[in-house]
Amino acid sequence: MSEAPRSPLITLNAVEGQTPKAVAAVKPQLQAPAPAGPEGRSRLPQPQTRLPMPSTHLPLPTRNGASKRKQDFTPDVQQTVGGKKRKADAMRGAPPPKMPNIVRRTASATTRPGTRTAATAKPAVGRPPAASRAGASRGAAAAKTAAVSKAGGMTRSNSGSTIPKGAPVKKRPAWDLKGRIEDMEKTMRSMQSEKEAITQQKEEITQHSDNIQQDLLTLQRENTTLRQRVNEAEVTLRDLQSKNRNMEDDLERVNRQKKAVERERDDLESDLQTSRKECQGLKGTIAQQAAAQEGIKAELQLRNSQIETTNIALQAEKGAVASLQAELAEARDKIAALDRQLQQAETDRRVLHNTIQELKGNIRVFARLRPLLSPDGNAANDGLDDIPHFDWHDGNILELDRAMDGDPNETMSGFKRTESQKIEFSFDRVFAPSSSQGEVFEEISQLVQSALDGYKVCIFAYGQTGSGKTHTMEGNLEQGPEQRGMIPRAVEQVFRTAERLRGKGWEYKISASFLEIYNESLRDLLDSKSDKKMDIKMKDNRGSKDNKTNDVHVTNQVVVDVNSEDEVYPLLKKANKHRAVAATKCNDRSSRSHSVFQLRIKGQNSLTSESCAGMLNLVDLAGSEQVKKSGSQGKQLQEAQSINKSLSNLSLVITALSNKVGC
Ligand SMILES: Nc1ncnc2c1ncn2[C@@H]1O[C@H](COP(=O)(O)OP(=O)(O)OP(=O)(O)O)[C@@H](O)[C@H]1O
Repeated sequence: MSEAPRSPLITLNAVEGQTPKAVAAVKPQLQAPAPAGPEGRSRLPQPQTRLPMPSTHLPLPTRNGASKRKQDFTPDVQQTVGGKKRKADAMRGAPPPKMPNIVRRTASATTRPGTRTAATAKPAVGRPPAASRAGASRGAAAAKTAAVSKAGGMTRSNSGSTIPKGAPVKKRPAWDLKGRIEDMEKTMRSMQSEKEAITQQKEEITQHSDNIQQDLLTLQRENTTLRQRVNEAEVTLRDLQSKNRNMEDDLERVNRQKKAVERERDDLESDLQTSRKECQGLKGTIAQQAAAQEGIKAELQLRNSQIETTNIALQAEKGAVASLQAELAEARDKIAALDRQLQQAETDRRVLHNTIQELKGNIRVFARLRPLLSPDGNAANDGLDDIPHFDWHDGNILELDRAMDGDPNETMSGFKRTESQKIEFSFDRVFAPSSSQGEVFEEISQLVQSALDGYKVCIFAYGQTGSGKTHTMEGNLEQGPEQRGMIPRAVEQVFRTAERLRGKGWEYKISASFLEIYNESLRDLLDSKSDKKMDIKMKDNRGSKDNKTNDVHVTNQVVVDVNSEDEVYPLLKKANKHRAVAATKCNDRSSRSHSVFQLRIKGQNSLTSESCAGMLNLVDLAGSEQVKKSGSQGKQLQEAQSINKSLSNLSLVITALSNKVGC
């Protein structure tokens, strides 16, 4: 608790410590005759029944306030007790001022040690205490007594006689008994009168004591009232303190807000500075833009004039465009009619093409002569077509001369020698040793087209070992595009033709497979790791809308959908790799096995609602040989027997097909 609440407490203590005797101590001050005012009234404070009460509207309890209140009281105390000098004395705990004997004695007996002078003098503020009021007459009596004692001017001698003060003391001689008796009688009378005065004073004091008792009761009641007020004041003080704390909290919060606002203000000022700089930059930019705008305006006017000129020309062009659009619509109608004619022509072409192929023969045999090879295995460049005992002419006639070595009765073909030295063979086409892969494929390509038209086409390469079957079917991709064989060229043609026919409404789905037949057992060249058993079976296509004929079907065969020729080449490489691995295990196996590359081609025409399902088989047969001549034995004999058996059956099938048996 700060010093603030002391002020009312000091006032209370002053009242509490003010005993009747203490109150009496101020009485002589009150006894002084008050000078009459202008109106003739006494200046003395009028007696009041109530002591000064602390106002409930106290000033804020500050240290200064408490000090001020103390100062307010103190001068009065000093004035009351005995002047300015007494103020210092009272503060130092100096004894009270001299008063008439009776009064001083009473005050010293009743004032407690340490009781503050200011406290005892407090009631002098504003108005005299009740005790002072009540005892005014009594104080006068006490003063009167003292006055009597002084006024008498009598000094008691050691002998007990009373002699006038200041008078020369005349000692009576011992023998003057009468004089001494007279002195003693005078003394007796004086003492009697003094006794009466004392008795009277005692009565007055008794009366004064009663009055003081009453004043004390009054003061106690007032004290109780004051206590209540003090309590109320304390409650008020606590409320005020609480409010003060709240206000301090509010003040602190406001200060924080103020700091935040100041920071924000600083930020804003910083932003403002930045904005000003940007503004300066923008002003410069605007000035440049304005200059540029003027240039643009001038250019815009120029352009507008050009646009007007262009608009005029455009109107003229629009007229021309309208007539052109009419012509275009007419041309489109013509194109649509031509497209319809083209579609019909395509349909007719397919029919005619395949009619031609049938007329050419469903089974055609071409002969290709392999050039003589140099010792390093490459074809001899010089005299490419100069092969002894062979002759060819008219594009389809092949003549064999008699054998130079061996049985004179047997020709190179194994037939018995006739009278003539030459034997003629007729083929659908004979390719000279100098014929390129492209020339051979040119003949083949017509059959590839038939596969796209929905026919089943099968191209075999047949011949003895080393005659050039694999060279013809696969070629050598590493030696350049010219050396590509029938398989890559056929693949290329299939996809290019399919792409070309897309414009005529045809959509093709093409899939590829590659298998090998060795010793009459099947092996998938696209899945060499598979151990699944592969069998050749007939597939019943009676329920198919595209292909009503039965197909040869190989079980567990990998069939890969291909959308371009680039997707086919990796399959060919994969198959070659698998064949090469097998060749290391089985000596020169490639020439002892048949390989079958198959393309399944399904077409659908959304414009004509036509559909087709063709197939292109490109077969590289195993090399044929005469077992009797080659002298094969053991495994090679078994391989040769299997090859010859399959080739024999193949010849039976081809013969049957050529005779249209079962077709
Ligand atoms: N028309 C040709 N022009 C140049 N070289 C050829 C021609 N035909 C074949 N050859 C070469 O002859 C060799 C044998 O050809 P190829 O391997 O194709 O015979 P093959 O009939 O497949 O033999 P096999 O039956 O043993 O498989 C190869 O080196 C090949 O390059």
